[in-house]
Amino acid sequence: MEKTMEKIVALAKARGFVYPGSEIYGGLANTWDYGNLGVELKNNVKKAWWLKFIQQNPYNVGVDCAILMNPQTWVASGHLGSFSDPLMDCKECHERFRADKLIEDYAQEHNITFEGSVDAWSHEEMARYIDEHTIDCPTCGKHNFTDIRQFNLMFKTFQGVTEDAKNVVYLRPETAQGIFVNFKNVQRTSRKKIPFGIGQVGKSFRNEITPGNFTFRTREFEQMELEFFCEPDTDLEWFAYWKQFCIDWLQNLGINEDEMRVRDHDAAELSFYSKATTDIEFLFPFGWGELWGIADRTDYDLTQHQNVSKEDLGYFDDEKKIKYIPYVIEPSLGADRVTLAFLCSAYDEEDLGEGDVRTVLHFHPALAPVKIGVLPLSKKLSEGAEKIFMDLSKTYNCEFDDRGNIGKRYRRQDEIGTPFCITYDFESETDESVTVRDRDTMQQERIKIADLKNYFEKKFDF
Ligand SMILES: Nc1ncnc2c1ncn2[C@@H]1O[C@H](COP(=O)(O)OP(=O)(O)OP(=O)(O)O)[C@@H](O)[C@H]1O
Repeated sequence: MEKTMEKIVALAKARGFVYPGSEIYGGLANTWDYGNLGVELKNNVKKAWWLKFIQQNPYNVGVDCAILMNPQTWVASGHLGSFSDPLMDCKECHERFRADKLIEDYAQEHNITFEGSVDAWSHEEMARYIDEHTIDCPTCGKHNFTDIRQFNLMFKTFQGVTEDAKNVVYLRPETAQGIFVNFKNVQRTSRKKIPFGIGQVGKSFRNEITPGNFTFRTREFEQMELEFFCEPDTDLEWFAYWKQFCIDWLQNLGINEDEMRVRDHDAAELSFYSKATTDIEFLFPFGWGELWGIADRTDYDLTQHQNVSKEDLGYFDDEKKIKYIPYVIEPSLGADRVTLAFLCSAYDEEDLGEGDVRTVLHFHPALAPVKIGVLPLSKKLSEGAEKIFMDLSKTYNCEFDDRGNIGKRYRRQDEIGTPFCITYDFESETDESVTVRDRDTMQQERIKIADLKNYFEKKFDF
């Protein structure tokens, strides 16, 4: 089976996972809308993150901060000064490219591997590589580029009625800064002691030069970020702890070892403030792509905010009687990107012989958008089946389907990744039992209607 983006995008659109944004107006450059199943899938991904990183985690609490922040935030964080990508224009067709991505795409196509990321190269090094390898414009095929220059990725707008410089605000390019500026508030109100973490799930915006690869890189996206505050000198231990925690989270939700890799940044690639950084990458049908950035950010962020705001952001350890600026470990994950990874990982076409191919999404039950399909064998049996649907819907997102033959209805549920289907048949009226079919094994078992709740109770845990 060849797993291609074309197949996955087509299924996503046909079944209601993801549609092109503003489609009736011809769309808007790589914007996407989640449909009736996509919203369930992405919500389940976000819930799974929140469950393990916040709710069940003894160290962490959550926040939900504003997207628009005082612009001084972006002075302190460094985003106004240096949150930029290397931009290059094709002089022939005027298409714009990210120089580093152009090189990476070329390398991937030609099976060339680099030590470290192209991100860390200077403009001169990138320009030289593009010339020496005569990398052409992917749009028009010519080789005539402008010099490389830095392009700031923040979306700018105005707050209030006058569009002048003092009313400029930015759409946040990451959720992390809302956490840093609230460090003192959360520490006070939660009564947490170091080490502790603050997590947030929310929208971020980046004016990406080349969005693309479906929902992998978009200009509006959601992030799930944790800022974990710890004592200086314990940071590398916590870095290792969170790195493993993230790997476990992905694997417990069904990502296979051979579709992910963990890439440590070398010294040249590390940001100047970072002691260690790792990217967890996933093998998408278009190649390896970063899912999760995990960074030891030292005391950089809180120190910057302390300097710019003049507020004391130090932490006083009342047992050890010492005061310090906490160090931060940041695991930062894109909700849309990891949702796409789960979708790609789940996609399968099974050859059942005699030209019969079953398309199935093997989602972990915790992530599946529809948990249980309730399928009466005949429309005449709708009443009994509806009762089951109403009852299970209190706990699970269920789908009721009484149209078409049962085989086709199973296949439809397989295609949207529903892990269990309940068939209510003529015997159900007398033996008060139903057939439960497992999506992956296609095995069926007879279960008493009264036992269904118990039967499903642990099925969606991870
Ligand atoms: N434009 C985007 N679209 C979707 N998700 C994104 C985008 N930019 C970042 N993310 C997600 O947020 C996470 C943390 O952001 P970070 O700033 O570390 O990304 P990045 O290194 O700039 O990513 P990239 O190199 O792919 O642009 C990424 O690992 C990714 O999952």
